[in-house]
Amino acid sequence: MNDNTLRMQSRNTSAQALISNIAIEIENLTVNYGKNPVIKGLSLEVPVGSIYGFLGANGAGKTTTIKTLLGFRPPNSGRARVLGYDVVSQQREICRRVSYVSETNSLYEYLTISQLCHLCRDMQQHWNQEIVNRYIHTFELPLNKRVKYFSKGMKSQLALCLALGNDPDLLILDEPTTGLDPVARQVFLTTLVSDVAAAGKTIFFSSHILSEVEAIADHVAVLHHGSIVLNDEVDNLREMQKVLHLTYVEQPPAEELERLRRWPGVHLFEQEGRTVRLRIEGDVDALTKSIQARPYEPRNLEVVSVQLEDLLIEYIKGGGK
Ligand SMILES: Nc1ncnc2c1ncn2[C@@H]1O[C@H](COP(=O)(O)OP(=O)(O)OP(=O)(O)O)[C@@H](O)[C@H]1O
Repeated sequence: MNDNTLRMQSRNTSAQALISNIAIEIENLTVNYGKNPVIKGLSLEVPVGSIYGFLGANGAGKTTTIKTLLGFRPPNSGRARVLGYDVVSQQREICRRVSYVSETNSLYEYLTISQLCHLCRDMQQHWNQEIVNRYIHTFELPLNKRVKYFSKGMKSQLALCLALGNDPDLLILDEPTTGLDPVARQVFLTTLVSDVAAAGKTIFFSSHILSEVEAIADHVAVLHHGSIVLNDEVDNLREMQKVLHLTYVEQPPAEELERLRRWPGVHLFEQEGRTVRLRIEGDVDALTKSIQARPYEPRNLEVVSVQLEDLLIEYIKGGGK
């Protein structure tokens, strides 16, 4: 098979990804380190054009998943496709169309930015120096200083500039803003939203900084011990999860409390004396009507939206149970 045939095939495969509207497709993926399963039956679909936040506690398996998506770590079972390319058999194609920025960016430290750009231009088929120049200017990075003299934050900024120079269809970022000061972080995030996402590209990023996830992500998935425990559009999460605050005249009997605890969709039940707090997903109206029709009708019933950050913390620390 010659290079032209391969290019034709790869364009077709990538086009398939765009037609199916799925940038990343993971199906029942399992990845072990030795005998230790780290990713356990993970399934996930990342729509083309989304900004997808990938969350989880330390050691949950985020980096391992990302390494598998980039073809660096083979799955033990299941399969994954990135832009329509299989991560095992089509890693070369994935590397052409996907840019990756990690917390520990391995840049050629003894080179300057100008020298690095020369090197990238020679290596990358889709290199766009104009884009890189624009971002280097935005981040005010010095062109002629060796990278080894850059601060950690400057290296992250440079890694993003170089990643964007490849004009990728998909940007995969593994804790990209670690080490950035608040101003630099804001510039970084604004760049992602206003330039990269606005151009219809997909961004898949892991992060521990929930405020930044809330600020830019339109989808979010939470990984807990190698399995997905939450996966939804951010707007749905904001809409679907509510908290009911109930205040009774006197403490309801145990069977009434048990009934509330067991109501379908109740994720969290807290009771202290005459007050009950329920976090519920789904049909809040049905529950409130049912509560109001009970002989132990509360004196006060209040429905409030869950703070997204609180919800995410709950899933990150305990799988949402
Ligand atoms: N090379 C390796 N050999 C053996 N075990 C590993 C290796 N790399 C990671 N692990 C283990 O796999 C699990 C998942 O690690 P991973 O780095 O994917 O987690 P993570 O979610 O990215 O964590 P963090 O948020 O701390 O970066 C951890 O238990 C880790 O100890």
